[in-house]
Amino acid sequence: MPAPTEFIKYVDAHKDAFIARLGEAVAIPSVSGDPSHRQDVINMAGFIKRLLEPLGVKVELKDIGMEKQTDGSELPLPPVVFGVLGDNPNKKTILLYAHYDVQPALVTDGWNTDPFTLSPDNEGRLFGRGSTDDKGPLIAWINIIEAHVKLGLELPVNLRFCFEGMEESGSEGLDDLIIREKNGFFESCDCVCICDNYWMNDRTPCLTYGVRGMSYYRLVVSGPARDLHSGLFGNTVHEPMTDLILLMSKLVTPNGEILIPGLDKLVAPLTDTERKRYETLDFALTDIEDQVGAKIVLSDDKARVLMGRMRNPSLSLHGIEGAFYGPGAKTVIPAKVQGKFSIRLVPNMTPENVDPLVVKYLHDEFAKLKSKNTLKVENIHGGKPWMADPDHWNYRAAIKATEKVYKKKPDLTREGGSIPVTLTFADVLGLNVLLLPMGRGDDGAHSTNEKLDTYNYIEGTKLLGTYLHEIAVTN
Ligand SMILES: C[C@H](N)C(=O)N[C@@H](Cc1c[nH]cn1)C(=O)O
Ligand SMILES: [Zn+2]
Ligand SMILES: [Zn+2]
Repeated sequence: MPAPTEFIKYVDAHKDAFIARLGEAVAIPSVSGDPSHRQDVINMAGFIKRLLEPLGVKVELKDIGMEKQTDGSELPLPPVVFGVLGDNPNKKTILLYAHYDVQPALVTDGWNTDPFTLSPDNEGRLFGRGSTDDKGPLIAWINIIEAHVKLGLELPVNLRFCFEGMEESGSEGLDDLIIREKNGFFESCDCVCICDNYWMNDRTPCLTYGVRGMSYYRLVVSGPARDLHSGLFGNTVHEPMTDLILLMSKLVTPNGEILIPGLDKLVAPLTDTERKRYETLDFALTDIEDQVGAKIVLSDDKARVLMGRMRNPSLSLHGIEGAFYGPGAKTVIPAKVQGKFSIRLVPNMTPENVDPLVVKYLHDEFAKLKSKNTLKVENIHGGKPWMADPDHWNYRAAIKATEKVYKKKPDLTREGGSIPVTLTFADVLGLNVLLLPMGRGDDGAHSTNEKLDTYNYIEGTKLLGTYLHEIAVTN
């Protein structure tokens, strides 16, 4: 069943209003990883509720408890927005997931515009934190409902919305809620659609049937009771930063090879058929170069590069808390430093089988330093990898919708990023999960100058709406 022409026309006619609505969403700095923005994250949930209720969606803000901070204090977790639209037993029920929190962003990181003011340029790019990850897609679902309500068009499916506010910080509290509501809110759901990842390039739409998991670590080295003067105490005491830098340098080579023994043995073996799949995807090394803005790809072998993103683990060093990083030349020996790194997990890795290997390796390496400082290794948050069977009516409907809107067959991809809840939806609810992305590979999610192209926002809105119509008639 094609999406009614009136719907497509409505989306085109309301482009400016839809952009303005995305602008209102971007203006709420809902940074889940920054305690000082927690109220903004909570306000974002209220904003969504106020948009959904006038459209006839029954909304409940589900309290999921408190988050413990490193200093022992507690912060309220942002509520999960549950929404119900339609209860017709003759229609399929589609569960739509998106997240309303965003990564941190400061102008001083290198943004050309204020990250929390949606700023269009003359090429139709909409710059702003969360524009592509994941406020654009979330607002698109609301635009779709609005179009149907205003046009008096009946939706061909029942909908359940599950919008969370902690995805960028490990989705704390969400798994427990899903387990509790398995036979309640989620009972009638037939499949899941998540719009929270990206095409591989700027040309070819894709459907995604896998995400990597993640284990995020904090490596704490401490020694002196306070910060020290390097002139007085350099070459006199064991320096935490020196120990930490050495340990962090032992995790991964500049070629991306992970140095922790045993991790490679956990990775599911590669078959010839699988390797061939990477060779046929519409992807060129220049796509990566364009996305990162430099010619720094690890290999000339296209399949090797794609597998590095989609089916092999990666280890990235993110930062050092407690280190001197400001302008000037402060001659300090920091007393306590925390190195942050994460490992993207692939089948058959899990935080449970990876953690002991990481912890043992780091303690063994630390022992070799014969330092009198102390080391603590902590897993801050984690999630398992996930893969779905794309031979399912959920994917067939999305393929048909993509061909109708973009006049192109979508690529079938695996996502390098992580969306922890995918596996929970699949395992706990026993549902097929589809990732149907809106944005492009060069959107700069998590980066400075994150953007969503107006074209992707508008055509993506048509795609998601068309998918709802196709799914109603696809077996
Ligand atoms: C792919 C998704 N849009 C995303 O960005 N996920 C994050 C999830 C995360 C986990 N810890 C911190 N963030 C990601 O892949 O980094
Ligand atoms: Zn996201
Ligand atoms: Zn993200």
